[in-house]
Amino acid sequence: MVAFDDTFRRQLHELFVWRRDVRRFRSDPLPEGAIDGLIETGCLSPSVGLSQPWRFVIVDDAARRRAVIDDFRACNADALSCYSGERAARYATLKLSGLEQAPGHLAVFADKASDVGHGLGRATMPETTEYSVVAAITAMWLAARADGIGLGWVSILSPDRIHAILDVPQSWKFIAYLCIGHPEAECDQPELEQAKWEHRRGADEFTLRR
Ligand SMILES: Cc1cc2c(cc1C)N(C[C@H](O)[C@H](O)[C@H](O)COP(=O)(O)O)c1[nH]c(=O)[nH]c(=O)c1N2
Repeated sequence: MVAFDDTFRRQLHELFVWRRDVRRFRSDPLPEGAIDGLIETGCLSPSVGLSQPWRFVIVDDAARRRAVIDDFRACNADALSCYSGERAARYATLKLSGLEQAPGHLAVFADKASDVGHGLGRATMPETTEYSVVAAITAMWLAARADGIGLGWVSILSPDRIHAILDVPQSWKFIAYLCIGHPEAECDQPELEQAKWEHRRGADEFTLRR
């Protein structure tokens, strides 16, 4: 039995506050085994029916990385064209990936065809497979920060293209592309808040009582 004391609880709260989506990375390499360690932590996460549907692809190949960066550029240009006026000008200033600088690239998929877990919990809500993978990514995001490592989630990508670039099984659904490295700076405020794109709202705005 492990007990957690007040000091740990305070530090855990600080971890939640100081976890950031990181897009600005130092160029120095990750410690040996850092990504494997994060994956092992992710595998401790809850999953529907204990199905562990997460699938990870560590992307080291330079040509594949370049293809992902090209896809990001194309998708980001398309995204920019959906805005106009002042909002477009602001979007154009945002840094929305650290793909070029991050020493670690990790793609994450959900295996929709796996029968691990024997379908428990998925009959009426098949999307719980994807939810389970997101739960793992959240744990990895926090674990990375605790290790002094930054993690940035990139979704400005086309899933079909990522599938082709990484040559993964058809049943794997693309969930996230993660940039991993040492952050240039630490901050307790989201970068989108610093850039005045959006601000974090309090829990009372999202809570109903019935
Ligand atoms: C599903 C999903 C997808 C994305 C993100 C997050 C999540 C959960 N975020 C990060 C997002 O912008 C960030 O979490 C919020 O701005 C809040 O900042 P902190 O994570 O608290 O630093 C993100 N950030 C970014 O720069 N490019 C991106 O493509 C994405 N995509």
